[in-house]
Amino acid sequence: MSGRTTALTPPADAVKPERHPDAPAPGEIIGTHYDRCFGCGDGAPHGLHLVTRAGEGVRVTAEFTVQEAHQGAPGLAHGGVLASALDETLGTLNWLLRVIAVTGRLETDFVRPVPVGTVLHLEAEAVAVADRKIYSTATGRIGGPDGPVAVRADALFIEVKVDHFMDNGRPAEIDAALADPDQLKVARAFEVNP
Ligand SMILES: CCCCC/C=C\C/C=C\C/C=C\C/C=C/CCCC(=O)SCCNC(=O)CCNC(=O)[C@H](O)C(C)(C)COP(=O)(O)OP(=O)(O)OC[C@H]1O[C@@H](n2cnc3c(N)ncnc32)[C@H](O)[C@@H]1OP(=O)(O)O
Repeated sequence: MSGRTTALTPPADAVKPERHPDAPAPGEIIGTHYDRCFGCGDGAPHGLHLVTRAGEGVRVTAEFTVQEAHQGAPGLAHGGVLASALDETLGTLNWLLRVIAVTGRLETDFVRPVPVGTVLHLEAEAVAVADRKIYSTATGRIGGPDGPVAVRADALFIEVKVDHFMDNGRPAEIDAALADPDQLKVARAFEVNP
């Protein structure tokens, strides 16, 4: 059973999200937006190292292999780690819209336990946009991309200006991110609705 809160039901005036013309082509890997991101960064030793690909429309797929550092119960993935994997996958959708947004609400159903060593096959789609609010949904399957659903989530992302990060982040990390020689990554981290 899944009892979604009304906050995750798009309002009547919501519209279908539109893929940005410059969004990565379907099948293309969407690289990390920040090296030290727990979800996708190469520089986060215990992170998820999620690899995400653009899909058709406003959809992405991602894979994440559960490591020993991700346990909650012995040999099983921690629920918060699985929620992080869903959050990261959902967050990447906003790059296809070319909108900077943060998670406002994330509702997660844990349907099956996920053992260490499992590859979680994630799929996410942005389903509606209303002003600054982006409604999206995701599933995580085990045993293959068509395997049984182990986790699923609905989310509400809120569009923000780049100032959100400038005003709230620690200066040391912001300066280091801005100095990244990979200018595409810097653009992804700090660009506002090009
Ligand atoms: C160092 C460099 C790195 C920087 C990276 C920068 C960018 C990244 C670029 C690309 C990203 C690519 C991939 C991303 C992958 C990552 C995924 C992870 C994403 C996260 O993990 S991100 C961290 C967790 N996240 C937060 O850290 C948010 C904390 N929070 C706030 O900062 C504020 O809370 C905020 C901004 C959310 C809203 O504040 P606000 O003042 O701007 O707006 P306001 O409150 O007016 O809300 C406007 C309308 O949204 C509704 N609304 C708001 N919140 C709601 C809620 N919770 N539930 C239901 N409805 C909600 C209101 O009801 C109103 O609705 P209405 O318009 O209908 O009245």
